Amino acid sequence: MVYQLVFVRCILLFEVYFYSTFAPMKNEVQSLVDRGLVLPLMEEFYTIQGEGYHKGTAAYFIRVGGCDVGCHWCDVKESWNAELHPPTTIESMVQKATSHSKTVVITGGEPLTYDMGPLTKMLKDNGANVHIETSGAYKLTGTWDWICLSPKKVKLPTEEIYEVAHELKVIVFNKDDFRFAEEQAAKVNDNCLLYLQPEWGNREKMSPLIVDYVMQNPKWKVSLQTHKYLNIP
Ligand SMILES: C[S@@+](CC[C@H](N)C(=O)[O-])C[C@H]1O[C@@H](n2cnc3c(N)ncnc32)[C@H](O)[C@@H]1O
Ligand SMILES: Nc1nc2[nH]cc(C(=O)O)c2c(=O)[nH]1
Ligand code: SF4
Ligand SMILES: [Mg+2]
Repeated sequence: MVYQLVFVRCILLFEVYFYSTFAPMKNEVQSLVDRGLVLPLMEEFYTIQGEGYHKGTAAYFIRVGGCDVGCHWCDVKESWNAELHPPTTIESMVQKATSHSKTVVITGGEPLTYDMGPLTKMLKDNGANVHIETSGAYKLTGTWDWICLSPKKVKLPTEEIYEVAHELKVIVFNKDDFRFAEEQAAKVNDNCLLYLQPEWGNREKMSPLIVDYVMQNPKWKVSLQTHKYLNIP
């Protein structure tokens, strides 16, 4: 009984020590994340943009961790849990990105989980052209030279992003995605380019249907994940 009481007391003392030491630090980091000054960084790499209108262009990618949209075929599920990715200052991202490339692509995860204002401002102040890959599921923040909107049925884009998207890139996993693509195309602005991209795991089945669809409906173009064919990130 006495041992049990001593044990419980030790645990309580440890908890008090732990939370008084580390909780304020966690709150401080969280406050920087909330302000978009620090972001969970999954990876950053210099590569060739593989998809959409800018495919073939050298670009520096910043992949921010954290996404709760939940696409069952997502090709980067390791990005979903933000807590697995180190909180990183935007200064260090900008410094590396702009030392590699004039074109910087912010992707994720879902970048619009966070306030993209400070990161995009700093990138642009340092001369970069700044692109985003987004589902559009959250409020559009940041200043963008190129917005690639890739809407998802499970969490639709906010109304505001359809007005400003430069390209609409719909992933085709099954036949219903052609219907979804037309529904989304009816919502974007007149200058927005329209792309159909086969879901990677189902590409052998869906690519011939996409080819037929684009020939029948030439306002659409085909987008392939060309980086996967080139074996580059
Ligand atoms: C991984 S997402 C990250 C950015 C954002 N969350 C989004 O979905 O747009 C980057 C791009 O890859 C596409 N994508 C993800 N998984 C895919 C897959 N299995 N096949 C084809 N495209 C995929 C997304 O639709 C998006 O255009
Ligand atoms: N090379 C390359 N191009 C891409 N375009 C969009 C990507 C993404 O994951 O957002 C991506 C990517 O992961 N790699
Ligand atoms: S929104 Fe993007 S990152 Fe999130 S699950 Fe879907 S494809 Fe993956
Ligand atoms: Mg990718």
